Amino acid sequence: MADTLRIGLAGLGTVGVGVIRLLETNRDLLTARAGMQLKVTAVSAQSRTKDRGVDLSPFAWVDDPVALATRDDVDVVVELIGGSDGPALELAKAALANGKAVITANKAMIAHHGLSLATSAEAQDVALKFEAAVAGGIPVIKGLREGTSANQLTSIYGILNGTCNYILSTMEDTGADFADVLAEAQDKGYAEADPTFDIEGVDAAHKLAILAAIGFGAELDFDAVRVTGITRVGAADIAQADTLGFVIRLIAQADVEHTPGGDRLLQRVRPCLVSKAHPLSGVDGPTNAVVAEGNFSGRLLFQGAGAGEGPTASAVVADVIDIARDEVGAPFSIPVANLSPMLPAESGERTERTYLRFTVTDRPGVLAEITAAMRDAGVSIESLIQKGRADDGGGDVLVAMVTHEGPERCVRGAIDLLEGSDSLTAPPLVLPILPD
Ligand SMILES: NC(=O)C1=CN([C@@H]2O[C@H](COP(=O)(O)OP(=O)(O)OC[C@H]3O[C@@H](n4cnc5c(N)ncnc54)[C@H](O)[C@@H]3O)[C@@H](O)[C@H]2O)C=CC1
Ligand SMILES: N[C@@H](CC=O)C(=O)O
Ligand code: NA
Repeated sequence: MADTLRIGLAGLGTVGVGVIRLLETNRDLLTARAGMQLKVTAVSAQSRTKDRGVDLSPFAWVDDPVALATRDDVDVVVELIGGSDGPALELAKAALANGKAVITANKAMIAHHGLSLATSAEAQDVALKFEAAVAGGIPVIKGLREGTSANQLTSIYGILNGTCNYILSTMEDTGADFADVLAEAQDKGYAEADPTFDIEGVDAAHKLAILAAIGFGAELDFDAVRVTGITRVGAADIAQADTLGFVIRLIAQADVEHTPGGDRLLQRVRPCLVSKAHPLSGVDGPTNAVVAEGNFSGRLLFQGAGAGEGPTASAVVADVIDIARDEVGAPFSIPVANLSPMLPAESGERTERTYLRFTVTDRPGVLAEITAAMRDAGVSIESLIQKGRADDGGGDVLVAMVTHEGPERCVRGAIDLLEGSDSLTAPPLVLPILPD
């Protein structure tokens, strides 16, 4: 057996630099645990001269990251560039085709191309590992692949985007503006290169699709994830939710419906009201948390840092150790050929409680119009708050309500009935309430 595992590292940003620091800081314990030295031999990034606070002189520099795939001094390629396509994908494909193991933190690439990359890895009998791609430092992929492998999972849900969680919980704690808190999250290295992926829920959707494939043995289907981001959640909603005993969190949820026509997969990402009594309500800052419900294990909660240099590097290097130990395994837990194709599930008949916020013109009859739409659509109102003038002083008022549990299609029906009403000065905000 070789005494060194040689790493070609592509991308020297937040995560890449974290990997170099971790390999240096924990060198002796890593050698003991991996059974060999873990050594970066070659690196690639956009700027060769940028000061990153780490010494790059021991490593060969490669301008084109794809060249790492064919170097004789590289056994494992670690891809930390990002982006679903482009150089990251080219590198991963070329490395697998050359029989080199690939480790990546790139959920966008895995969500879009995970099945074809895994097929190639399986054909070459090399590892494709992506623990850092989902929930950063939390070993949730390992947890689902190995820890819950004896169970039929009934549901997987949780908080999968550190940037959104940082924004929502900081707005809640400090009353700060959305844009200011997003800028802080970017400064701290949590956000994606394009932060709209975070705040529009796309990043959480990438991660959910990966977890659903592993947890349910389903063919990965990112396009079927229904996604709503957090950009329409305002300070007033956070305050209303607080008054009602809730916090607001971006929740990613997946489950499988067993129907006579075959299994169907429901995957969605939505801001939800979470009761202050629910374990996910206390998940603050860039922390992520994933709940998996197994038919024998019961409810499992995985929680920890979902983004940032150290935690993400920790997951990347754990994958490197697995490869050094020759723990290859199928990337999605079972071979790609055995994953089940599942059609997307419909949700209209599913029941939930819902928070609705209307921004309306301050004039008589408006409340009656809204409650009539609720009645006509069969939605039962549990509580209703009308709160003074809107923050912008524009003469609008906010009407917030919580419904009793009822079919989702009824709430959608009520919103449809109000479509085009000149009493509403903005589209209503509809947030489900996460069951306890
Ligand atoms: N930052 C975080 O907390 C987390 C990031 N990730 C994922 O890790 C990956 C890397 O993220 P970050 O380190 O935050 O990104 P970053 O933007 O800080 O770093 C990206 C690196 O890739 C390099 N790069 C870009 N284009 C290149 C090209 N054509 N050739 C060579 N190098 C190129 C850049 O020069 C930079 O060094 C992404 O896939 C991201 O989604 C995953 C979990 C957490
Ligand atoms: N942008 C992501 C980084 C980790 O995946 C996040 O905010 O969670
Ligand atoms: Na992880």
